[in-house]
Amino acid sequence: MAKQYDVLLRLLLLGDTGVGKTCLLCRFTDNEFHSSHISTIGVDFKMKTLKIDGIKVRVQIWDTAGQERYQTITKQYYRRAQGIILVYDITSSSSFQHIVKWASDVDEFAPDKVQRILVGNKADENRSRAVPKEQGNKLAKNYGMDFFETSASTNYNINESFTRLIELVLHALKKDMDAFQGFTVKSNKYVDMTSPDAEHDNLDNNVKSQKACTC
Ligand SMILES: Nc1nc2c(ncn2[C@@H]2O[C@H](COP(=O)(O)OP(=O)(O)OP(=O)(O)O)[C@@H](O)[C@H]2O)c(=O)[nH]1
Repeated sequence: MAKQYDVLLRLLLLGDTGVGKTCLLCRFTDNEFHSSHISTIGVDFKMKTLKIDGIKVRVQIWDTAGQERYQTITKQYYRRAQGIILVYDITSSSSFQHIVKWASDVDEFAPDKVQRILVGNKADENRSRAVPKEQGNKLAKNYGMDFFETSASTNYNINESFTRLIELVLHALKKDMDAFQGFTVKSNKYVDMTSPDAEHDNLDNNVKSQKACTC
């Protein structure tokens, strides 16, 4: 059967509990938002297919639990990520301060070439803002990351941030493939380097969340 996409990518959402990772994912994949907070247990994932620069991209996005007690499980997922969204909540200074810790975990457990962006979520809560936008910008700049303030609630900058990360991953992938003899870019399309079962491998063995898009 013909493949339904040209390339399969894996992205990961990281950040403190309650910053809105699940809501960002639900908004991006299903255009849904729920106001309740049901903590993710371990990890969960959602898929979305989109077209970028004429390339049909299937993205597998892993949503991780922010709670400390799941860190052993969630760290196992860093290794296979090609793109990571580090999320803090603009109304929570501590979630912003902890980005340093999340970024250092990424350095330790994710592949060297992983692409990262920084997201300050809950931008709709400007009245309760604890982290000025400039601070987010500055931190992102220090890490060499792109920065977005988003709101899963109002759908602000959701497509923009996810799409930017996907573009960065595609760009890095293309660079790798161009540099690596034997893998050529045919007809201006990206060759899928993942196995046919890549969407499904590992899933059975992994702890999956009991939370189904009920942010
Ligand atoms: N005002 C506002 N609230 C949001 C936004 N995004 C998420 N929330 C709320 O924040 C709470 C936590 O959202 P979740 O998406 O469950 O947080 P999480 O980061 O996945 O949390 P863990 O699974 O525990 O790691 C929920 O009550 C959401 O409704 C947003 O953009 N604006």
